[in-house]
Parts: sequence; structure tokens; C-alpha cells
Amino acid sequence: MIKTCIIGASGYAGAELSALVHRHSQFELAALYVSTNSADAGKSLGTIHPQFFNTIDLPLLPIDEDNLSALSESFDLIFLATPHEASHKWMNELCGKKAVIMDLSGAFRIKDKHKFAEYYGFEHHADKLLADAVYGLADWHQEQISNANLVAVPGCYPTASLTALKPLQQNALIDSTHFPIINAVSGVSGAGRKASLNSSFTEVSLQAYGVLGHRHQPEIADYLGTDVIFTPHLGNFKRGILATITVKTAANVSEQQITDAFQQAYQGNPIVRLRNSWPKIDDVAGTPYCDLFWKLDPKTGYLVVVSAIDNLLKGAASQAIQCANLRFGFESHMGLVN
Ligand SMILES: NC(=O)C1=CN([C@@H]2O[C@H](COP(=O)(O)OP(=O)(O)OC[C@H]3O[C@@H](n4cnc5c(N)ncnc54)[C@H](OP(=O)(O)O)[C@@H]3O)[C@@H](O)[C@H]2O)C=CC1
Ligand SMILES: CC(=O)N[C@@H](CCC(=O)OP(=O)(O)O)C(=O)O
Repeated sequence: MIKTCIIGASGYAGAELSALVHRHSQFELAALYVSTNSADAGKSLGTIHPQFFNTIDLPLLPIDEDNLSALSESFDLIFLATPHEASHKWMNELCGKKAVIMDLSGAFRIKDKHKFAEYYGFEHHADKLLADAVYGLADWHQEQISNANLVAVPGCYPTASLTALKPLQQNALIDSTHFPIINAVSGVSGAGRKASLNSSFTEVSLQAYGVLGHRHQPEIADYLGTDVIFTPHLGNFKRGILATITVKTAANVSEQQITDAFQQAYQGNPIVRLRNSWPKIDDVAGTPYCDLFWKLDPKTGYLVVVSAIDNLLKGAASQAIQCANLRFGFESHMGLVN
């Protein structure tokens, strides 16, 4: 068994991960951690998230920031479901030891360290680790992930967007003079468990945010290889992302070429489902799937692709499990779908 711990286990992504590791046949859920001074330290996961009451009753241990190296020597696999700043601060101590690290934060996703101040609000100081980190887009980077000791698990919007756009880009089906336009709506769990006015029940009403400045724009652009116009929206539902993506296709691209590109990319992949109708949030909430459907307007050459995921699963925890599966030599979907 692969001895596994989760840091940030009391958060939304960490709790989903705890459940997935708990039921995985090859990963042993050995310990759960929260921050040193966490108000939840000492409580059990089942107390904080009662859906796990009497099933995952491991205690939430306060992490000892002075002993991260020893911690990393005592596990085979560590998931960080922590804020970007915490992952960034700790990675030097955690890396290069026994444990393989899966970081769900954005601290090691984009390669240009100068962008961190602008998009994340802190200066990046871990040049070597930033260079070494592998971007964990699990349905595309299998080989790199299987050799990585630090995987930067993608953000939720980038997962939905890249899964839809990469087959088109790889097959040169996108008109390079027009940026793809991504309009995406996320459920409120995307903002994490901490209380804030913006995500409070009475305040949330469908609204765009982060317009022309969200940190997922450079992440999508880097791993797609072209700029995009990305507009996230907050919706009044708990979980899920629906991304509606408009692409100007290259000259004379046919419906068949688009279908071929998606089938070539995902046929036989049990996680990415090529649908025959427009996906809804409810089709994917609580699942590890990414559902795709598209339509080309042959008169104008504009293509609309809709991509739906659960932000906490395919957009975070289940994609992290896909990465861990690949890294330890298992099928990517092990423990996620039968
Ligand atoms: N929510 C989502 O849809 C997605 C989230 N992510 C990323 O995953 C990570 C976790 O997100 P999410 O679960 O939503 O966040 P939450 O706010 O729900 O949870 C954060 C977790 O980290 C712990 N934590 C907070 N500060 C520290 C610290 N300084 N040191 C150690 N632990 C700390 C929290 O517990 P405590 O404060 O009690 O210690 C909690 O367990 C973030 O980096 C987020 O950006 C990625 C993709 C999607
Ligand atoms: C609704 C909401 O607030 N969503 C989050 C994205 C969640 C995610 O993917 O997170 P990271 O890139 O932070 O890991 C946001 O827009 O900041």
C-alpha cells in the first residue's frame, strides 16, 4: 500500500481527496493535516464533514512546520490541498525526500515566476522546483506525470477549458488570428470553505468576476499555446463548472475534422465523455468526468464547445488521484470509475 497523507484535509478539495484515497485499493489514508493553529485541529474529519461521520474518523492533526522534511520522509505520497502561499512556502522542505508531492494549489502551475506577483499576489522564490514541476493535466501529460516527483494539479477552470480546446489546437483547427473565448460559470465551492462576503448565500447571484485578469488566464494560455479571453462567473449553486467556449475555426474546417480530433484525443478514455447532447452541471456534479459536446456553424466557421466538470473532483481531487495513479503505475482512472 502507498502510504498517503493529505495536508489541508478539512477544506473542500481536501475532504473530497480524503474520501477518494480512503476508498482506493492501493493508497492508504494514513494521516490528515490542517494548519498549525487551525481551529479544527484535533477534530475528526467526520465531525467537520459529517458525510464521513463514522466512516473516515481520522483526526485532523496540526502540521508541525519545523518538521516538514521528516514528514516527507515518512510518507510515499503527499497531497497538498492548501492555499497557494502555503504550498509555495513549504515545497522546498517537502520536495527531494521520499514522498511524491501532488500540489492542488496554483503555486507551481505556471512557469514564468514573474507572473506570480501579478496573478497570485506573492513573489515566487522556488525557481528550481518551478522548473521541475510537471503540470498534471492527467488526460494529456501522462508520460511526464508518471516520472514526476512534484505535480502541479491544474486549476478547475483550466481543466474544463484545456480538455475542450487541446484536441482542436493540436490538430491546427483553431484560426490563429482569433483568440478562443471562454465563458465559464462555477459553483460557490470553487471559492473554498472559509467564510467570505462574496460567497455568502444571500450575496451570490450570477456575476462575472476576475474579468481580463483572472489567474487561470495565463495557466490556460501556457498549456494551450495560444492566448484566450477567459471570463469566469460565480453561480448560485454548490459545485460544478460549465464552460461555454467559442472558437473561430481555421479555414475550411469541417464538422468531421472536429469530431475526429475529439475522438482521437479521448476515445477509450473513461473520464472524458464525448456527449451527444449539451452537458449540464447535474450530469457531472459528484463525478470525476469531463463531459464535452460541440456544434460548428459551417456558414461562419464558429464552433461552440461546452465542457462540464465538478470543480472539486475533475477540477481538483479526482484529477489529483488520476495523477497519483499515473505516477505509481496504475491506470489513470483507478478508484474513480469502474
Ligand atoms: N475549491 C476548488 O474548486 C478548487 C480548489 N483548488 C485549490 O486547492 C486548494 C484548496 O482549496 P479548497 O479546498 O477550496 O480550500 P479550503 O479553504 O476549503 O481549504 C483549505 C485547507 O487548507 C488548510 N489551510 C489553510 N491555510 C493553511 C496553512 N497556512 N497551512 C496549512 N493548511 C492550511 C485549511 O484548514 P485550516 O485553515 O483550518 O488549517 C483547509 O484544510 C487551494 O490551493 C485551491 O486554490 C484547486 C482546484 C479547485
Ligand atoms: C468560484 C471561485 O472562486 N473559483 C476559484 C477557482 C478555484 C480553483 O480552481 O482554484 P485554484 O486555481 O485556486 O487552485 C477562483 O476563481 O479563484
